[in-house]
Amino acid sequence: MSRGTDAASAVGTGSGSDHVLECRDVTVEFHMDRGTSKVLNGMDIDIERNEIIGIVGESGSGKSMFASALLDAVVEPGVTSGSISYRPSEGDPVDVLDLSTDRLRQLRWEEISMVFQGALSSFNPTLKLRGHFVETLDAHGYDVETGMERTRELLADLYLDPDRVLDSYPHELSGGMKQRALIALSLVLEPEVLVMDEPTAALDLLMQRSIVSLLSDLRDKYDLTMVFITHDLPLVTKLADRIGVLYAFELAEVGRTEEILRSPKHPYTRALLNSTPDIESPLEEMRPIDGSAPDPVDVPSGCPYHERCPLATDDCATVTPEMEAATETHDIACHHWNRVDDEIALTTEVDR
Ligand SMILES: Nc1ncnc2c1ncn2[C@@H]1O[C@H](COP(=O)(O)OP(=O)(O)OP(=O)(O)O)[C@@H](O)[C@H]1O
Ligand code: NI
Repeated sequence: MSRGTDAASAVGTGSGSDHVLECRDVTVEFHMDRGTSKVLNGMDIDIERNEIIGIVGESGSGKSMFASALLDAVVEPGVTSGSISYRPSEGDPVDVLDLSTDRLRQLRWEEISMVFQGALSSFNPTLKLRGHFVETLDAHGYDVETGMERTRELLADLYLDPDRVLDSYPHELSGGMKQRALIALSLVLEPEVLVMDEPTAALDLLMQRSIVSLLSDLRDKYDLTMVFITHDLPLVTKLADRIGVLYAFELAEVGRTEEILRSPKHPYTRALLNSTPDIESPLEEMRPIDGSAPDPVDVPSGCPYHERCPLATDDCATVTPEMEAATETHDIACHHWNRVDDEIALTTEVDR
């Protein structure tokens, strides 16, 4: 069941109305021998121009599917449906899921750019970094000389030595340097939106923190909108203006980062926060969530979280919860969100 198109239901949105992306009922399905696998189910979310939105969830919750859907780049034979309206700062809105092959090729990189999960290994090992930038500029018909000037500036913004990096082969750079070079590469065609899927997963804690603060500077300098996808809730709270929580291929809750941290209203978000291995908090305080993430071929009926939820009632097993607004900027898909404060203690404090 999808909660997508009901006009009365709330849509995950910030307080503003300048949306660079409007996702409605975005769904991804794979038709497989053992049944239809719905790996993203009716995502309704608006992304504000110039915001940094974090999308978090357990492994297998649909984060990468959402990221790929934003560029209509879900792998074959996945089928993406719904609509994703991209509203550039200049020009007419387009539906990303409805573009010709040529227009889509232009949109990717030039308007919505993506750092794919595990992309560190996607560098061509026989090509120096300079070659990667030149090829990208060339393939999109950009002036290479101007583009390489921008490249140098971007590399410097990311605290890299442009000459040294451009003259290196990928294997000559550390993981942190490669990841920053990849971010520079994804920005070289001046996109409006940068989608990053687990961009820091392979890096040590110090490098993760430093990339996160660089991203924040880049957003300000280049007027970017960023979608930051991660399983690392404490990390994304350092960066994001808003956070969306995915559970079982659906949006469970979305709100301003402060709202999600200080006053999470979905029982799952609360469990996630309470289980967060924050380096600042003592080990006894971590509470892993009981049960396991649903199989996309066999998602529980009603609220997909009901089997693991301490607040579940009979309704939860049969009636899919619509998104409800707790505040103008905070939406929750739960029948019992207003019981959460009284019944599930928040034990974790995540520093910002
Ligand atoms: N090519 C595919 N065909 C069918 N199902 C797939 C395919 N790729 C992924 N899936 C399934 O889609 C669901 C969502 O996967 P997705 O990669 O979006 O999760 P994720 O939240 O990004 O997880 P992770 O944190 O591990 O990256 C999972 O159940 C996964 O097994
Ligand atoms: Ni993923």
